[in-house]
Amino acid sequence: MAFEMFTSRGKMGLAGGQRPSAMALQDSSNYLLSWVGYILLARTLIPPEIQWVLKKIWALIMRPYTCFFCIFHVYERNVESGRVNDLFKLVELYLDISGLCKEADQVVLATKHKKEKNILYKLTGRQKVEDNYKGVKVWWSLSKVSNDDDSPQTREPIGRRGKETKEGKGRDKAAEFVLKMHKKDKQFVMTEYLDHVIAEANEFKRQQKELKLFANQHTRWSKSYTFKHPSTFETLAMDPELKAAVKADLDNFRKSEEYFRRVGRAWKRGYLLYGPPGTGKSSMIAAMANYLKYDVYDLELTQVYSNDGLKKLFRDTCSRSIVVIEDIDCSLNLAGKRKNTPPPPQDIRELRRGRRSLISQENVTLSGLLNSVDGIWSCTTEERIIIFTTNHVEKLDPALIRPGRMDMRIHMSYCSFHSFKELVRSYLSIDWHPDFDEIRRLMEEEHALITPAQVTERLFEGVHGDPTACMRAVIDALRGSLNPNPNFCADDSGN
Ligand SMILES: Nc1ncnc2c1ncn2[C@@H]1O[C@H](COP(=O)(O)OP(=O)(O)OP(=O)(O)O)[C@@H](O)[C@H]1O
Ligand SMILES: [Mg+2]
Repeated sequence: MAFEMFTSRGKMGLAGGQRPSAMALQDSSNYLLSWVGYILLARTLIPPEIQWVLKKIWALIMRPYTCFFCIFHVYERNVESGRVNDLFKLVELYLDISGLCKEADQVVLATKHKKEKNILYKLTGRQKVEDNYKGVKVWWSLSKVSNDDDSPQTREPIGRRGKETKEGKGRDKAAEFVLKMHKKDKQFVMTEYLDHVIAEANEFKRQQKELKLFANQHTRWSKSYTFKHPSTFETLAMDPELKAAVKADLDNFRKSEEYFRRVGRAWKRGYLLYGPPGTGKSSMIAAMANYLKYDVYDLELTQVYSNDGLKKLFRDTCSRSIVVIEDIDCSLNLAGKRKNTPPPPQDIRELRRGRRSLISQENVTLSGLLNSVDGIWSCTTEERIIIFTTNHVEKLDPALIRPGRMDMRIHMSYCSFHSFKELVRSYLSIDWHPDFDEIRRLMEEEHALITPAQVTERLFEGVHGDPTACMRAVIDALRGSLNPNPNFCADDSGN
């Protein structure tokens, strides 16, 4: 359901004014109304041909004033195909998010759709808004294009006649944004300003996007689930330099469409996350998805029974997505054979029915996986990230993780004292505790090991309780890791 409203500062001033000033306003509004009446009367009485001539004369009179300016028209619909012009929508969004519409002092049309979080403020035809980018001034206004003659002179402001109700529908004629600038700024507007408008609007759209999570059932992606993992780079405790490097790499990747095209590479990037259990590999994937606003495809390789099936799954992913294969060492026999081969019951039934069966083909092999990741089939989707995770990087075939396939290898490791302090700050909201010295000594001098998951588990118990008890629990775990007891397992994340 969409709703809309008109705001008018003039009207609000009238309602709230004291009696004498209300009288004065009454007089001026009467004066205004009579002028509106004259104009309406003239429009009905004067034949359209004469109106057209008068408009031309007016344009001629104004010409000396307009020759210093340049005007661009951004049509709502593509002139040839009649399709909605994306640029029009982006400009509409930009004028809202940049706050220009809200600053306008007269009438602003505001709409909100069910799926949108915020109210969208739009221009109506009665006003012009000024934007200033890098010291260059431009002016935006909205007009509608006459059906008979779409020359700029015959455009009329939206709202003078037709209703301005639901988006687009209330407009009896196609609309256009008119962008006015000084002639000297034309090049700047074409090369920089419009790029800025598009980038700002696209970035806003990206931030608003609701992420989706897909999982595969054999060779099909399930229906999507809303992906609302709270992990972000801010909540992730890790070496600050590594974190900054990963973020910079992601930023670079996102902005490098042109670069990938120029050097002739598919626009994709591979990350290998490795390290002991509970060091934040899955949390890092969620943080990446939240940062880039990419959908996540969680690919369970043990569910796929052929290289063709794998290829299909890769083909069926969308652009701007992350394909994740967790615990890659457990999913594939790196000699080229799968570890678990029992086919699903429906595949056996298919075989019995004599149809082309999945198990009649070869199983997923290392080369099949490599082909799907970066063979020619991998180019069916653009702007894609592939992430492998493993606890045992040493077990992986070098071909799988060679540069170009896995472009960045990220070692998620045990908690450093720095990461520990970050976790304490975020869980307990404290920056210091008397037990910090002992914890630092154990970590840095004794080389005691603890995973971030083990730390967070202990801190979580103390969120509403005693921080000292949490610190003691962490110290116990650290001392435990130094324990020569052969049954002790430092990798036990406890999650
Ligand atoms: N670096 C970290 N920063 C913040 N929290 C972390 C970090 N690592 C782990 N955690 C916490 O521990 C929990 C488990 O971590 P996660 O699942 O990301 O580990 P993992 O490395 O993927 O483990 P596994 O190898 O077992 O899959 C997370 O939900 C999070 O609360
Ligand atoms: Mg994990």
